[in-house]
Amino acid sequence: MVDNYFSIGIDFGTESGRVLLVNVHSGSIEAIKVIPYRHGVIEDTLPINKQRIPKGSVLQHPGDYLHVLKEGVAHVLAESKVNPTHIIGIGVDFTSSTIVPVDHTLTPLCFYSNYHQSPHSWVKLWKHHHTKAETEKIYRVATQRKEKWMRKLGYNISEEWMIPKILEVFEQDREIYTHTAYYLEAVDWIVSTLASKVSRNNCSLGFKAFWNEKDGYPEEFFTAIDPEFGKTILPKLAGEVKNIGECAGYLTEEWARKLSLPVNLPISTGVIDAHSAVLGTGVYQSGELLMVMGTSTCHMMLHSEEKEIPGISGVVKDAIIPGLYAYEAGQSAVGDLFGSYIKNHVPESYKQEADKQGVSMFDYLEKKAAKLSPGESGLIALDWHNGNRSILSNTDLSGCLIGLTLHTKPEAIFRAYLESTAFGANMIIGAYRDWGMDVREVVACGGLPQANKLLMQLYADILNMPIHVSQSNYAPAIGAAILGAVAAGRINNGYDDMEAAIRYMAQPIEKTYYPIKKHVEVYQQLFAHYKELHDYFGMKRLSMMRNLKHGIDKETETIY
Ligand SMILES: Nc1ncnc2c1ncn2[C@@H]1O[C@H](COP(=O)(O)OP(=O)(O)O)[C@@H](O)[C@H]1O
Ligand SMILES: O=C(CO)[C@H](O)[C@H](O)COP(=O)(O)O
Repeated sequence: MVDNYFSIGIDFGTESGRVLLVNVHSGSIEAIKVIPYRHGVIEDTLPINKQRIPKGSVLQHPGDYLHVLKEGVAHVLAESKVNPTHIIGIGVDFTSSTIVPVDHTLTPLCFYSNYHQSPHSWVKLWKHHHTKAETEKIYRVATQRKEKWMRKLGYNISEEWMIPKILEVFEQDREIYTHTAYYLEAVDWIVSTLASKVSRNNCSLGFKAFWNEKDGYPEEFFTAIDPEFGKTILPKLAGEVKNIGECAGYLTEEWARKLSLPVNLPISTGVIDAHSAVLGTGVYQSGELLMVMGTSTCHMMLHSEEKEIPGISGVVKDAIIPGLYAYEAGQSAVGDLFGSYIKNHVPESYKQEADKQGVSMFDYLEKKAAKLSPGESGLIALDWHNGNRSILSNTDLSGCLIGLTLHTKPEAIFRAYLESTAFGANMIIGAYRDWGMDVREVVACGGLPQANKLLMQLYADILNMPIHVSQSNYAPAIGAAILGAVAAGRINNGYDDMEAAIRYMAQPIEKTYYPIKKHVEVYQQLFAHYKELHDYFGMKRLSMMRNLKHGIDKETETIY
């Protein structure tokens, strides 16, 4: 029977990995296993010897990913009792740019006792920010040389991307750099390991590694950065590049045994997590935008035309749906901003009351904030508590709250922060529209849309558009399972094209929030104020913001 075939989707997030077994005909999730990484996010000391790592370094243990693979697959097989021969493919998505330095056998350098004392032998997680100097150097040289590839990356270089992370190792630990045979996106490392051949995906390379289909890597630019870097980097970036939707390889005998899965099972090309969520929520047409809302928000957009929009994270052809351009923009603190407010600023009396009612502080504040009407508190905030990713692309910026009085209550501040992230999203959608892109539909997924109804109503009112919320919290893993079914192809009871796989397997819309007319009118006025503050602090008063964030240097600069 056609509905008795399954695909495995594996989503590697920031703190945990999720393995899903998905029915390829109905999209139903047969079994799920979420496994927190045993070593978590490493920010203080190395796991092997408690050696301190530099501030801003954010590392992970690659063994944790293998643990997710083995335990997760074993669990979903046992729970679902599915016959493994009815599993037709595997798909994998990952945070990005999360990079693994490996030797020629694809073994991470940190697995060797002669390398593991160096922080540079470990995985650098996407939010590793110890690359400021290298990023500035890359930006300076690239703008001086008017590098064409920058146009596709919003004229922007992020500390989170792959090349700044590799340059950091080149400049700070030449031994590790020299002994690294390949720098792989973590998703490519998993896929390459399972298939025992080096394979890379066009999505991560296009968005995070200065690569494009037409020109490949910018070899001359790498030499302009440093002649030795130019001479040595390309072999470390080698490997067959495959497009999203293609089969990257087949499960080796060794891994088939370890995972109790069939030998030669098709493995799809890897994909970035936010991009995979586009597939999992069923977004596949030009003009549709997906907000992946959690710790941060990624704003994914598909379009039939290529536009070089300044300040977004990038545009890459065929990086999600073949034939369409995939766009990404982002806000660095969304759930993180709400969480940090609750952690650091909510008074004890509120905590006691929430405990008494047996509700979380999020739910307690949401209920109180929902009783306020738009504009009532007189507050307005800038949502830059972790810098601004789009469209100002500036990590020196910090948050701002205006309109406080002696009577301001915590729920009013909470609501102002919720509103500020919706205003930030409106700036990004405005930038897409200014460049002639018709944003027709907005879909939301991730942990936040399910967790906070007020937030979603505010987005509908502030964007002045219906917001469709996806049913599942697991959109990236579903997207990965879709890719697994496409890698298998129809011949193996999967799909030959992405559109068909999405039609059968994507998660349905659970709920739509519609704009409330009288709220829209108030928020249009408040957004005009937000934009004024955005331009003032984000553009005119940059040196003041930098001073505030990094401390005032009395010798050279004053605030005013
Ligand atoms: N009810 C809520 N209202 C607002 N923010 C919330 C709520 N519940 C969780 N958060 C925030 O959402 C984030 C978690 O989102 P989630 O999508 O689950 O995680 P991730 O982005 O790591 O996948 C945290 O930063 C947390 O502070
Ligand atoms: O840069 C990104 C995608 O390009 C994401 O922000 C990164 O992968 C982490 O996402 P999450 O908020 O799910 O932890």
